[in-house]
Amino acid sequence: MAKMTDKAPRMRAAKILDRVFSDQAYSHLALNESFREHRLADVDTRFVTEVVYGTIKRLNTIDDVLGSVMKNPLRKTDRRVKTILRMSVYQLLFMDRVPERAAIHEGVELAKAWGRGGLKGFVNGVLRNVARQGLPDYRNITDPVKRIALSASHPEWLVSKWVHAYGEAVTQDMCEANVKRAYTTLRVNRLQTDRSALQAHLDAGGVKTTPGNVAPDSLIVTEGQPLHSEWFKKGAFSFQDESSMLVTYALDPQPGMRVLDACAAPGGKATHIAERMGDDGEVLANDIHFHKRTLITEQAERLRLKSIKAQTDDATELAASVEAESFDRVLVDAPCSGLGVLRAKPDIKWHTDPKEIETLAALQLNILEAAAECLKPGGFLVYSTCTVMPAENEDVIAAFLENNASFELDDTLDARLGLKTERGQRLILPQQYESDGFFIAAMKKRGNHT
Ligand SMILES: C[S@@+](CC[C@H](N)C(=O)[O-])C[C@H]1O[C@@H](n2cnc3c(N)ncnc32)[C@H](O)[C@@H]1O
Repeated sequence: MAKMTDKAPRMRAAKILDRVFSDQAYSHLALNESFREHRLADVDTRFVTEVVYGTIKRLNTIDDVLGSVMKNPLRKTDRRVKTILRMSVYQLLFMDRVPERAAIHEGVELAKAWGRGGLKGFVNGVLRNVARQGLPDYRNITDPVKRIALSASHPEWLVSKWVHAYGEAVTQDMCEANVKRAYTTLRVNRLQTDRSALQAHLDAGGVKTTPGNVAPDSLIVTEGQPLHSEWFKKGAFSFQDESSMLVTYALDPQPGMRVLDACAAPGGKATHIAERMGDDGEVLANDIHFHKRTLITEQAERLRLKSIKAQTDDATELAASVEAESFDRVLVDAPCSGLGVLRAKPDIKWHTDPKEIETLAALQLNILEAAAECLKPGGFLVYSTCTVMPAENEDVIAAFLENNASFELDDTLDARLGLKTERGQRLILPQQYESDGFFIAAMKKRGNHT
């Protein structure tokens, strides 16, 4: 058999995982970078993607299994060997299409090709033991936090917070949903086409889709890759998760309005807002990072939207650049811990420090208070995050309402979302519609629109 090269799919997966585990690289960025460097055949791209995401998603379970067959602790194992073992265990226990013999053999070959030939016997032995033992039955663990953390692979601190907030059954379902595959979802640009025309066009190019579960104008990709479609280049659709799309419906922008998007980059919601307004009015797309401004303007240009104006400012100090009470709608899609998007970005669950949540919550409240000043009386203020964490969601809204008597929760949100809400607030869990975990709150500023 030929020697494994640097470009071989398993070597690629190993190097990406090594960066994620040891340098805290983001998996989706490391994958994109690797594919940009050397393009792979579609089948190999799918394999590398599944091994990388799957190994990260199932890390707790994989490490537990390895711990049970190894004499020395996994943390003392050579860095490369540890990565090889983890990704091989993923293939052995979770990938039906990889035969047991292939997973073990390729793990050993990888050790030889990646400068760890001296440990090939060790790798072979550990993997054979894992294959013999199989996946443990975790159902007998009585502590629910430990049971969920091991069976559905999440850190204990996070499971513990979720069990406390939502109970055991909801947490179990949420963690199981988070280790499933994330589907790509498209948002139709209604200024250029409609959902059935886009679906037919993509279908003709071999990309299969089905209508989304909860957001109008959404399509879920079930087969193929629409990124290189001519219709994407000309702006007929964008990539966006369904939960994220719902935020614009909550905001309810109308043609001719002035809308402030306080934390706008890369522009997913700002462009949706402009589309819903028929590109008539003004969307001020603000973000703190100057380098992200081009992300917004590039999307606006691709979608042929003229009503979006990008601005760079710290949203906690908007009063310096924006006139008070001058916008009909204000959106705060706040920076957050991202714990609702673990299907697509699973490394977040291992890299998040629980202490960061408090810092984020303080920033979120500061941004919300400053952005609220820009809203006209009678206008809607929408706050959203892609996290499932009460401290960053319901608690921020409660603190805001306590300090700002001129705002009230908007209980007409149900009708705009087409979903049941808790008096103007809706938490979407990843197990409900196969979309991201998201929080959306809509508030109204008392007074009449002038
Ligand atoms: C959740 S993302 C926004 C996503 C965007 N709304 C979309 O739909 O594409 C949060 C954004 O907030 C920005 N941000 C963080 N701190 C900020 C601040 N103090 N002021 C303004 N923007 C901030 C980040 O750069 C990031 O782009």
